[in-house]
Amino acid sequence: MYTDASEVPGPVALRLERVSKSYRTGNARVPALREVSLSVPAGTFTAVMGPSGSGKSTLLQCAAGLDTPDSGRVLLGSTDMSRLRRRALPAFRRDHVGFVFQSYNLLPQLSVVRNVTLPLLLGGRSVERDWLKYVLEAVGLAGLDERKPQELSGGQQQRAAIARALITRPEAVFADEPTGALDSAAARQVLDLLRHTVTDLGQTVVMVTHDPAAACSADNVLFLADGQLDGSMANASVRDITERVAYLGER
Ligand SMILES: Nc1ncnc2c1ncn2[C@@H]1O[C@H](COP(=O)(O)OP(=O)(O)OP(=O)(O)O)[C@@H](O)[C@H]1O
Repeated sequence: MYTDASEVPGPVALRLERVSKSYRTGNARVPALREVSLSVPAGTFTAVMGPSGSGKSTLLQCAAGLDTPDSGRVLLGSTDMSRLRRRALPAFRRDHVGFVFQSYNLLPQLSVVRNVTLPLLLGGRSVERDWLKYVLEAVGLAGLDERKPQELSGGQQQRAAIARALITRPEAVFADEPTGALDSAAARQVLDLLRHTVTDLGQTVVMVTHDPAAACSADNVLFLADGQLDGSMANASVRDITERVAYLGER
């Protein structure tokens, strides 16, 4: 794991610098992230693991600009998102960030192709036909593009959501438990697809998961415990990850 961007050999896609975030519940503040610093090299696949409540989703939301840290900086490519005005953030996110949710979040009234191209439409950008065709083929949905989401399996819906995340050629794709609602065969297809976007398209992917079998598709696994980073593993096996997760926060 790189905590300092100067250690990363190539371009850096994402940088968090001493990011802290807490939530107010009643009169108390619950710390969710505590001074987290990390750098994600461009064109790599990173998994984030940790016990329930360790801050994984908060980390992903802050990294993707869906939430704002209390302190610290988040840089996506060369843009310091913490310096963007609140009103500029949604447009920046739409054009530069891909997000994949556990529950797909496709619009039921729109066909696959309209769901996939929606971020371009909303951004006033034209659809590059060749790129759209390539993306739909890459996710295995060629020929199904006029179907509505409810006419697809869960795995197909998630692959449509991944196509939607890729269509803008974002700086990074963030995925929060993307295989959490899928059976193991569909989950494997989604993980292979994410791997393919990294290896063959040079995409940067950051994925939160509870599942060591999913995490081992990643190049690097980051471990969170109690809102802080607690080490990482590169090219780890399912067994290595499972053992590490069992002892999280105990070192
Ligand atoms: N909207 C919120 N209001 C209050 N507390 C919150 C809120 N969101 C998260 N928290 C708290 O912040 C901490 C981190 O939560 P977060 O959802 O990031 O953890 P997580 O590792 O993703 O958990 P899980 O694996 O269960 O999804 C937890 O203590 C959680 O209860």
